[in-house]
Amino acid sequence: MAAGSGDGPAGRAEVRRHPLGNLWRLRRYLRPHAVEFSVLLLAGFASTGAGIAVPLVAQRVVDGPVADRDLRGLFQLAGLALTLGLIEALLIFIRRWVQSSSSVAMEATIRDDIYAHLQRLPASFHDRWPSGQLLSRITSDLSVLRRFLSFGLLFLVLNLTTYLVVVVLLVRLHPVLGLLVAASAVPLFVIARRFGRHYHAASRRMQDQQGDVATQVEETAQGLRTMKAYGRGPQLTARFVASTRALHDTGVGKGRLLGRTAALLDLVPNLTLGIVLVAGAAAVADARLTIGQLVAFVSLQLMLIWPVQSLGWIIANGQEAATAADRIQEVLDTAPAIVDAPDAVTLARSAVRGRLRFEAVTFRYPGTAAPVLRGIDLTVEPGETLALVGATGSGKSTLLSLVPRLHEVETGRITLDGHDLRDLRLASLRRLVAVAFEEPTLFSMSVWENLTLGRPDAGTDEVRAALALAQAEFAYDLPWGLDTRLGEQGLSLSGGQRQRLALARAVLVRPTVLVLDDPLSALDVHTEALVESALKRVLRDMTALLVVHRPSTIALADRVALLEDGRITAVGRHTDLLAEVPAYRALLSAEPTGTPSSTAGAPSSTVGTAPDGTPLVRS
Ligand SMILES: Nc1ncnc2c1ncn2[C@@H]1O[C@H](COP(=O)(O)OP(=O)(O)OP(=O)(O)O)[C@@H](O)[C@H]1O
Repeated sequence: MAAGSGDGPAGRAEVRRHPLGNLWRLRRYLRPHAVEFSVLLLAGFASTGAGIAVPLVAQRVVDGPVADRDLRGLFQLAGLALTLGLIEALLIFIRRWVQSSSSVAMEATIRDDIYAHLQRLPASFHDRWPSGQLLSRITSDLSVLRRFLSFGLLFLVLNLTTYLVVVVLLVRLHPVLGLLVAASAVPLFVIARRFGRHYHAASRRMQDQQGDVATQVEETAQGLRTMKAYGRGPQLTARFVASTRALHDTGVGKGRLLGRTAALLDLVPNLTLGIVLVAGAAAVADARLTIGQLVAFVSLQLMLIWPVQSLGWIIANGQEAATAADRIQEVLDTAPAIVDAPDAVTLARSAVRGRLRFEAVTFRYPGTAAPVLRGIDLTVEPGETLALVGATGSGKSTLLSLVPRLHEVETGRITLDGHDLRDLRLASLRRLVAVAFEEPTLFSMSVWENLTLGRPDAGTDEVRAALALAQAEFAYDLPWGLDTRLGEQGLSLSGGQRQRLALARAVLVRPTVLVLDDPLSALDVHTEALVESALKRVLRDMTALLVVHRPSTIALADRVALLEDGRITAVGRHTDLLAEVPAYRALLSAEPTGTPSSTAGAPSSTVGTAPDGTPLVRS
C-alpha cells in the first residue's frame, strides 16, 4: 500500500537533505545527557586502553621473564595483566550501566515530544497521514535510534580510536608490517562506503513498509466487523500477505547485503593477518623482530578483528538510525498550521455573550482544487439555535469544524462577539466552544474521565445532570458504574450509547457556543424525543449550531440555514423555508428540486413529521 499522498508520508523524499543531516539535528536530545555520555566515553576509552595494554604486557612476559626464566618477574607481570583485565571488566560494567539509563531516557523524551507535536498538528495533517505510519515512527524508529545512540555511536567512536591507537603501536613495533595493516583500511573504507549507500535506501524502504503493515493491522482491527460482515477476510489477508511479502523481501535483501559485506570485511583483516604471520616469522628468523614483539604484534592485530567485523553492523545501525531520524523529523518538521497568534487574547466566559458570525468565509481542504465552502455569511445570535440543513457532502460538517478551529478559514473570518477567532487563544476558544461529532470518539479510559474531558473539575451532580439530559443514565448500570473503563474508541458501547455520552460530555462543558454534528442520529425516535425536550431547555442559555440530517431534530432550532454546494442559499424559520424555498422543501420531502411539495401521502422513507405536520424523510 502506498503510504499516503500529497503532503503526507509519500512526500517524504523532498524533505531529505544530507543523509546524516536529520540524525545530527537530534543532538539536542543528547545535550541533557552530556555528563553521562562523557562518563561512558571515558569508561569506554579506559577499558579499551586496558585491553590494548594486555598484549604489550604479554610482549614483556615473553621477552623478559619467559626468556630469562625469571619466575618472580613472571608472577609480577601476570598480576599486572590480571589487574588490567579486572579494570577492563569493571569499566565495561560502568559503561553499560550508564548507557542503558541515558539512552532509554533520551528515547522517552523524543517520544513525548513527538506525541505532544502530534497533538498540536491540525486535523488536516491527520487526514493525510496513515496512523500506522505515525505508530511505527513513535515505536520502531525510536527503538532504532536508541540502539544507535547507546551502542552504534559509542562503538563507532571506540572502534575508530582502537583502530588508530593499535595501528600506531603496530607501526612502532614494525614499521613495514604496521603500514601494511594501516593500508588495509583503504579497501575497508571502499567496502563500507558502498555498503552504506545501498543500505540507506533499503532501510528507508523497510521502515516505510513496516509503517504500511502497521496501518493495515490497525485498519483491520478497527474495521473487523465490516470486514467480517462483508466476508472480505480472504481479500484483506491477501493484501496483507502481499505487504508482508514485500517487507520480507526487503528484509532478506538487507540481510544478504549485510552478509556479503560482512564476509568482505572479514576477509581483509584475515588476509592481512596471514601476510603478517608469514612476514613476521621471517623477521623473527632474521632477528629483526623478537618473539615477544611478534606475539604483541599479532595479539594487537587480533584486537582489530572485532572493530572491523563490527563495522558492517555499525554502518547498518547508523543508516537505520539516519532513516529513523529522517522519518521522525518529517513529523517534527511539520509546522502546526493552527496556533495562537502572538497577541492572542483569552476571553472570560462571563464576558462572552455568544454572537457567532461567519463573514464571507471560504474554505478548501489542503491539496484539493475546489473550495468546499464559498462566501458563507451567517450570524447566530446569542442564545439562538441555528440548524444547518443540506444534502450530503454539501459542507455542513466542514462548516462546523471551523468554529473550534479544527480547520482554518481560507478567506473571510469567523467572529465571536466581534473577535476574530484567530485573535483568541486556542485554549480559550475551545473552552468557550464545545463540540459533539456524529461519530463520537470515546477514549480507552473510564466513563467518568471521558465525560469530564472538557471539565476535569465537574462535580458529581453536574455529571448526573448532563447524563440525565443526554438520556445516558445507562452509564450508572455499567459493571463499575462511571468507573467502568471503556474499550478502545468506546467500542464496548452501542452507537447510540456513545452518542449520548458524547452529548453529555459536550453539555457538561457549559459552553458559550455548542456545536453539534447530528448528535442524535443513532437514537431511536422515543429516546431522541426525550433528549430533544431536555436539550431544548439547555440550549436557551447558549448559542448553538447544529447539523441536522434527521429532520425531526429541526424542532430544536430557532432558525434554519440551507447549505447547497458550499453556499448558504436560504436562512429563515423552518415553516417559512418550507413554504418559500423549493430546494429546502425538496430536501426534506425527497422531491426533486423545483417540484412543489406533495402532501398527498408521505414518501416511503418517512421518519416523522416536522412541527407543522409536514412528512419528513432522511436527507
Ligand atoms: N479531510 C478532507 N479532505 C478533503 N476533502 C474532504 C475532507 N473531508 C470532507 N471533504 C469533502 O468536503 C465535502 C464536504 O464534506 P462534509 O463532510 O463537510 O459534508 P457534509 O455536508 O457534512 O456531509 P454529510 O451530510 O454526508 O456528513 C465533501 O465533498 C467531502 O468529500
